[in-house]
Amino acid sequence: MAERLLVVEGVSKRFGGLTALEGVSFTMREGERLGLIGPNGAGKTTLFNCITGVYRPDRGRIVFRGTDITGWPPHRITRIGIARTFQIVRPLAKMTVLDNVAVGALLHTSDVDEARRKALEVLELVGLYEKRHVPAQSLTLIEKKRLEVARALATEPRLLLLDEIAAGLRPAEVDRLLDMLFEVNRRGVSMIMVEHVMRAVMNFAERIIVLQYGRKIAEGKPEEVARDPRVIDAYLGTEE
Ligand SMILES: Nc1ncnc2c1ncn2[C@@H]1O[C@H](COP(=O)(O)OP(=O)(O)OP(=O)(O)O)[C@@H](O)[C@H]1O
Repeated sequence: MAERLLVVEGVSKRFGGLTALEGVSFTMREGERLGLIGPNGAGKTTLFNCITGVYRPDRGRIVFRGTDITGWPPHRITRIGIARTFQIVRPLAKMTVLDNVAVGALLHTSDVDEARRKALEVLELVGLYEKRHVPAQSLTLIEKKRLEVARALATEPRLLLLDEIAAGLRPAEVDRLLDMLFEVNRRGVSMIMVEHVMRAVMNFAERIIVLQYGRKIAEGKPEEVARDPRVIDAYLGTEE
């Protein structure tokens, strides 16, 4: 059996009287592409924030490659191999594309030239090598999304969390972005994709987890989840 990359066990998180996550459990194997979906407010971002150390779960455990990382601070979690992209892309606007990525690579080295070399490798992989010398603010939206992935990859993650990476892109752009992500995955990076663009997550993920009101209501292959009555109800029963 493939090694377990991530184990999320009974994770709960409350904000005052609001239960954002309630006993969420799932496991992920090394190399897997997992989708995380659910209506607005279902708890997807909160789960990402628990995994990346932004929030400490009130209950439950998060184990990454055999190490219990529950409650670790974000920088330590990045260092052990978990990176994320953000829904709102906010590169350092005036800095070049190359230096935006090199900042991430400085996690593992204090040598700026080495960080730049690593950044160039990553830029090649995400298809932004030609743009390496332009300021980040001059990139188009899809290029900024590629940059966001590059910045995360520069920290050399084993697990990459993608937060609504397809939002705002045209269908053809989504396809190109997915091609790039498949290539990153082939090179050994596992991924969890939080996504409202169903076509993207259904095409990308091997397995999908569905949250509603902080609870896991379904889990399975994309085609199974898509015809699950609980999932259909969850989406029809909420105003999007
Ligand atoms: N820092 C916070 N303080 C108070 N409530 C919060 C906080 N973060 C999230 N919540 C609440 O927790 C619930 C889950 O929110 P979360 O952002 O995780 O959902 P989501 O599934 O990511 O939604 P969306 O698809 O709209 O991004 C929501 O009701 C939200 O208002």
